[in-house]
Amino acid sequence: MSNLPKILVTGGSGYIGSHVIYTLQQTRRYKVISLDNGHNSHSNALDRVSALSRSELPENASEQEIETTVIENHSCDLTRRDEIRAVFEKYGKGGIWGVVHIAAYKAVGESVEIPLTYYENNVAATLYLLQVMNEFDCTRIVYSSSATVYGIPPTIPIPESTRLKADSPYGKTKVACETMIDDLCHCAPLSIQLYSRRFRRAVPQTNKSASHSQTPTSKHKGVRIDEWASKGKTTVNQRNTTFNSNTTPSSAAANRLTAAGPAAVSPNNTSRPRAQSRQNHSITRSERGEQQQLDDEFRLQAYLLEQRT
Ligand SMILES: O=c1ccn([C@@H]2O[C@H](COP(=O)(O)OP(=O)(O)O[C@H]3O[C@H](CO)[C@@H](O)[C@H](O)[C@H]3O)[C@@H](O)[C@H]2O)c(=O)[nH]1
Repeated sequence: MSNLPKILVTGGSGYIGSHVIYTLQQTRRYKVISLDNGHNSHSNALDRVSALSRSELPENASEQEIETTVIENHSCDLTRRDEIRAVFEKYGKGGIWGVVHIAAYKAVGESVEIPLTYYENNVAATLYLLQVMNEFDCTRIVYSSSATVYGIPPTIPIPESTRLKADSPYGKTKVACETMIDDLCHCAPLSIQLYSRRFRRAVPQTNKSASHSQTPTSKHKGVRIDEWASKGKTTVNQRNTTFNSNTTPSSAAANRLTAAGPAAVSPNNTSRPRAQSRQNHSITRSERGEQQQLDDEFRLQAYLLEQRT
């Protein structure tokens, strides 16, 4: 096994996850482990990300640099603590350097219909993940939250100081997870390192879906992504970043994604959420410029995490 620090990305085959992995690979300093149950994605997205990263290596790339382009992919149900534990056991205590937790159910409308499923999948799963991280001395986490934690915000762009007032079960699961992780930071102020990001997606009006019912209208040219970071009780970094509408995750997604395959879950099954059309989150060379700003964000996060080690 390589000596590279290992970063586990949950929801690695999904839209944000595949971009995070690509960005991590561009640093050529990490070994990426993806954990995804395929609910809303195809694992071949990871193959494409790997291939792209490999194609960008210099001719004289070292073995270690080549190794950074290889993704270890695990299929895992995050609502099963034993399944999460099995993945961590493979790498041993301290074997996973940090976690980027992205996997979640994310359809606002659907969360109103089956709230308990959302609480189980988003909140219980996050609890189990944190418990297993604790068992294996893994203390770094980047949490993918959502701007739905603000409900209907009084102003846009949304200042980070805006009160949290989620009005959907989905948004409330994100508030619950942020709260849980924040409490953990307070109880172990010197050891837990956290970044939480509240993503807000922009999609064209014609492309609205239940999961994006909180997206800004087209008159909002900029999309604010508020981020806060804390080490224990201390907020160590606070920034606001405005992405213009050409560089938002969803506008890049609109170009990138091709619907592939049937929904993973039968619509008749009301206890499990419907997969949004399962998508191929492949990244192509021509799209790299579009996501540069997003990449820089994640690079900065990885850098900040390292500085605080
Ligand atoms: O229990 C689950 C649920 C989902 N997934 C996977 O997680 C990924 C989620 O990706 P996608 O559905 O493309 O969603 P993103 O747009 O990447 O959504 C992310 O971005 C949201 C903010 O917009 C966050 O709130 C969510 O946590 C996060 O899933 C997919 O690959 C799913 O297969 C799992 O592995 N396990």
